Amino acid sequence: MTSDTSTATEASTGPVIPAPDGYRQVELDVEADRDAIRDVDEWGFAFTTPPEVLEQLAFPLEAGRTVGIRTDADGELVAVHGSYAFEMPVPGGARLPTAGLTWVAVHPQHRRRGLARAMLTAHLRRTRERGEPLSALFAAEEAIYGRYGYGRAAFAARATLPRGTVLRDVPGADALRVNLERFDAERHAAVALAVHDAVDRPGWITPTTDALRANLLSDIAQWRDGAETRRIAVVRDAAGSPRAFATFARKEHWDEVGPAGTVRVKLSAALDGAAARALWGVLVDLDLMAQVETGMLATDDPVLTLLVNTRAAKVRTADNLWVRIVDVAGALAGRRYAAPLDVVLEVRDDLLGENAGRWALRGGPDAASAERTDAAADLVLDVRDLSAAYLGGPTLVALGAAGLVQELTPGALAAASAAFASPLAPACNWVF
Ligand SMILES: CC(=O)SCCNC(=O)CCNC(=O)[C@H](O)C(C)(C)COP(=O)(O)OP(=O)(O)OC[C@H]1O[C@@H](n2cnc3c(N)ncnc32)[C@H](O)[C@@H]1OP(=O)(O)O
Repeated sequence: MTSDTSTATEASTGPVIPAPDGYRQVELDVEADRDAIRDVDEWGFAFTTPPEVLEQLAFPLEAGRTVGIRTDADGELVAVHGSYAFEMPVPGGARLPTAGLTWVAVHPQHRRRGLARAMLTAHLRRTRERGEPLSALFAAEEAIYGRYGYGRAAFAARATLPRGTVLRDVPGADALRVNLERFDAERHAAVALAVHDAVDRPGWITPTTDALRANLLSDIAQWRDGAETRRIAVVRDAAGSPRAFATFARKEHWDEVGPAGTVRVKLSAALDGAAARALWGVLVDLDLMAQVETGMLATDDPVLTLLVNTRAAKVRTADNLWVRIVDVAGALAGRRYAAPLDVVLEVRDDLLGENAGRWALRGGPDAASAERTDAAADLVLDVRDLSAAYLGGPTLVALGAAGLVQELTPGALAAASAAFASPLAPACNWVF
């Protein structure tokens, strides 16, 4: 079957990577193959982008990090994936090179023939060869990525805050100024992204490229769903330094008894509790609005902690970042540990054999090392579960209680679990 737009031209160059019989996997040319890549993406995700919307979007996939699968028969592109070159904050504050897996799509005509598996195998291999110890993604469906060693490493909350939601007082909040302005990328993008980037939280990826930044802050008229144009609230201290922001749009609505609008927050970040209190205090008190949809928040975001009445806030949680340790030694030595740690992990990894086997992990708050060892294992686990625990979200004790970590040395599980903990819950508040 040929896709609607007949984009079967073979622009891509690059090496051939293993693929199932009848197909070949190749590096794509993000310029010449662009229309074909978009076409497969639209087939995979069941949407059509009108040309006038397309004009407003930057193409974010990166040269040298975009791969697809073509049929041998006619060279039609039928599967794609990309990988963003991110730096992901990990416990202890370092930022480690992380391949952000994205745009994974297989044309429905070619699904369930192993194309995604071929692409994931290539992606993990190429990530390792580039020296990136981690990969991360947002999963379209949760059942897809565990088989490739990705673990559910973070959860995020979304809340619907009724108008007038009462937040606890925070010293210093009243002294901060909150400006409400029309969002203007020229004026506000740098401010917003500087605040976003200054947040110190595991998993808190900030978009690296101009294209990703532009798309994240874009305000596409056709996607507003009846809401106003984008606004921004910026919280500044007495010296004028930005401490928090939220991009948002109000959607007016009147029910039979009066105003019932909704404030939709798209992206927000705050550098301290006073700034968060000042920001959300304004957002929950906008005239004619009945509620605020918060967008994605870390599960321990200050606004949730400041709620006097959590029941009224209708908090929902869902999986957030999925993380895959691609290089056990690099990833484990690259983060810090909340408590002294000296443990031998036996790791199972079917896709990246270099990770499999026993690793002596020693570390603490200031240093860490991970080296191969012949010593007996204290804990046995799959790379998927080590990856789930990596950012300090799901605990090793919880994974052990579920039967996913085997404890061979009594006490080792609790000790490792305490050391892997993060003071702040991991989260990323935008989808890539
Ligand atoms: C990071 C991101 O980009 S998330 C976006 C993922 N993309 C989408 O959801 C778009 C729509 N879906 C698709 O394009 C495809 O169905 C994909 C990419 C999810 C899977 O592609 P396929 O080529 O069909 O997968 P493939 O044949 O390699 O299957 C690999 C395994 O995953 C399983 N699998 C594939 N898709 C799913 C799914 N949606 N739910 C559960 N299991 C799945 C297969 O059953 C198979 O299992 P097995 O290894 O036990 O045999």
